[in-house]
Amino acid sequence: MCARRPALPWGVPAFIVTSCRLPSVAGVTDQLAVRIEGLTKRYGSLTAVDGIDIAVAEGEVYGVLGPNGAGKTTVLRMLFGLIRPDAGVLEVFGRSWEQNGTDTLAGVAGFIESPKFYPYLTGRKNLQLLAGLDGGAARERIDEVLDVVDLTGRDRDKVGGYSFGMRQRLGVAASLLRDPRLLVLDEPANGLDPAGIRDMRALVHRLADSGLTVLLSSHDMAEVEEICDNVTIMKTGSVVYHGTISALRAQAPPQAHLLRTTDDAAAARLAAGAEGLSVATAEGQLAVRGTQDAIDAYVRTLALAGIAPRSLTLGEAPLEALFFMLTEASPDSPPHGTRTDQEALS
Ligand SMILES: Nc1ncnc2c1ncn2[C@@H]1O[C@H](COP(=O)(O)OP(=O)(O)OP(=O)(O)O)[C@@H](O)[C@H]1O
Repeated sequence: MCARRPALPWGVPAFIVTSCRLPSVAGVTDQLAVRIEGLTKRYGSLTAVDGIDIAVAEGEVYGVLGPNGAGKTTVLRMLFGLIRPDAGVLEVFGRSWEQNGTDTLAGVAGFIESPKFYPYLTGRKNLQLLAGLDGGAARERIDEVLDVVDLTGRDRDKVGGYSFGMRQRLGVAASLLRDPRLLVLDEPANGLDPAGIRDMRALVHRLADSGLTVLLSSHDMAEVEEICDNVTIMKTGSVVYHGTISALRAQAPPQAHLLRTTDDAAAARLAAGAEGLSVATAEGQLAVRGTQDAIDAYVRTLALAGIAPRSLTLGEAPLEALFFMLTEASPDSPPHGTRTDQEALS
């Protein structure tokens, strides 16, 4: 029987959750890896998670995206059984905490926030300790998981000398010891430098290619765009978008060029009526959107009118701009929990 390991003082086992392969049962593979419906968690008067739905299919990489405080970690904590929902359905491979207790997490591994290891032991020794706690075949998988996370050459170095990114990857290795079907990662690239981010994204790609289902949280649209198939975007506990990345991309506004001139007010007036062009004032500069031909023509018009461009730079990537539109607080926003995908995107 699979059981969640008791929390130990040094941290890791509180985060890494047991996994043992369920015997294959006809129909199991048709099930969702994760089914969440109407999931709600309140802390006093604060609704941290407000009746959200998420469906993660087996084999996909699913992102839960949102700014700080959106409720992402709270969702993952409920999945791991670290906190109880106030309402809603939460099933993992068709099992629930109410019906199945700790067996709910059979086949699931991952960590919340950052994994912790004995810094004065090598990466390999830390994995050996964890494998020893697990028993079974975990010990035989150490070389394989070190290879998957690209730590083979550093496995005999002390973890205290590892970069933050290497410790994150060792956390993934520790999760993989249990040969999971679902890997759950809470902001795995958070705090990593650009090389660490690149390595972590490449690792998630490799894991997905091997058929593992991955559910990860992130506050980085670019990360989710690069590695996820589907995404749920959360804002203050509610879902403001869920669907495929490609559908989201189709809704994104065209990328803006940010323009400063010697006379922005006159430049904005000159744009009025120009075909294929929209110009809006944004944070002390002009956000110019349109086809390349329209923008070229506009810049020529400015010059003929005696207005000199002082700078012309590319604005946020389209999906990033859409993410901010969906998740940034606005005084006119309806109370959270009342905004639908369509309303949010229209
Ligand atoms: N134990 C708790 N007691 C009270 N409020 C909490 C508790 N845990 C979380 N919250 C609140 O619930 C909301 C959602 O928090 P959560 O940590 O899930 O957000 P998040 O999207 O993971 O953000 P971050 O990226 O900053 O971790 C926040 O307003 C947070 O302050």
